[in-house]
Amino acid sequence: MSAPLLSLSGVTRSFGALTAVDDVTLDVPAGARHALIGPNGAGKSTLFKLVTGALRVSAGTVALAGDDVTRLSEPQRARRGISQTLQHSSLFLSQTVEQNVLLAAQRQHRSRHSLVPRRQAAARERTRELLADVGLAERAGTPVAALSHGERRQVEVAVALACEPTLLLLDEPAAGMSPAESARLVGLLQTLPGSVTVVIVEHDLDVVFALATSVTVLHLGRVLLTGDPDEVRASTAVQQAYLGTGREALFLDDPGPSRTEVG
Ligand SMILES: Nc1ncnc2c1ncn2[C@@H]1O[C@H](COP(=O)(O)OP(=O)(O)OP(=O)(O)O)[C@@H](O)[C@H]1O
Repeated sequence: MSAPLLSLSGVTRSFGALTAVDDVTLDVPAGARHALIGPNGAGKSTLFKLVTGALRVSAGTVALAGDDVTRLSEPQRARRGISQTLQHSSLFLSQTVEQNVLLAAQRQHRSRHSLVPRRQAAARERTRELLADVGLAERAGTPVAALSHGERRQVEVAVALACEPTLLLLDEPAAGMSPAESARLVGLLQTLPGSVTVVIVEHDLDVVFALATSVTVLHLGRVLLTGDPDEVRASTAVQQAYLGTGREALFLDDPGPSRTEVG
């Protein structure tokens, strides 16, 4: 079997006396749609930052496509193919949708080649493709400030994809979205090419179970369970971790005959 695209081994991060991420070992195969879930404070965002390089590990290793990237900075990891959308928007509000995506596409082309007109044309063409892919071709000339919340998240996905990632990390992409916007986002993420491996942190478990091919549940910084969505939904341990969070009901629904009891 080929090496996993993302491989975490014993990854740990402490803040003073608090161990926010505790000895996490996890392999994400190339092409997976992998979700990281867990109650508030479980360590999901911290783990995300340890993957992107925004935070340094206290212990353990992070490998991308078999290469140890633990000591690399966030920009160095980005150049290796890690791209992310953030919990809080990083878009330029006064710029149009097209300008935001074009900037990222130009950066991508500039990193490999000088900005000759041919390369600029390629960046524009890529921008057009991306806007069509995320369903925003009609909104290209609209300032981001005039978009709905859901549309802004679509732009963020386009910006992240403009970096031609091998690993796309989505931090709560459905946060603040209406059910219709979430459904549209799921549809968009389902159409991403298999060459992009996706890791998503998301509280909306409907989105998670619609999208994910595998799920890791974090609880108190540790991996409670990694499995396919049915295993996770059926796990008593996961149900207990979510008790009192208001989200238990999602685990109590009967997902169907393939349900297996674990945990
Ligand atoms: N920079 C920091 N300094 C100190 N403690 C931190 C820091 N960042 C996170 N923590 C703590 O680490 C723990 C895990 O936080 P984290 O944000 O990773 O959880 P989470 O699962 O993403 O939660 P949420 O779902 O609420 O976003 C929490 O107890 C949090 O208070």
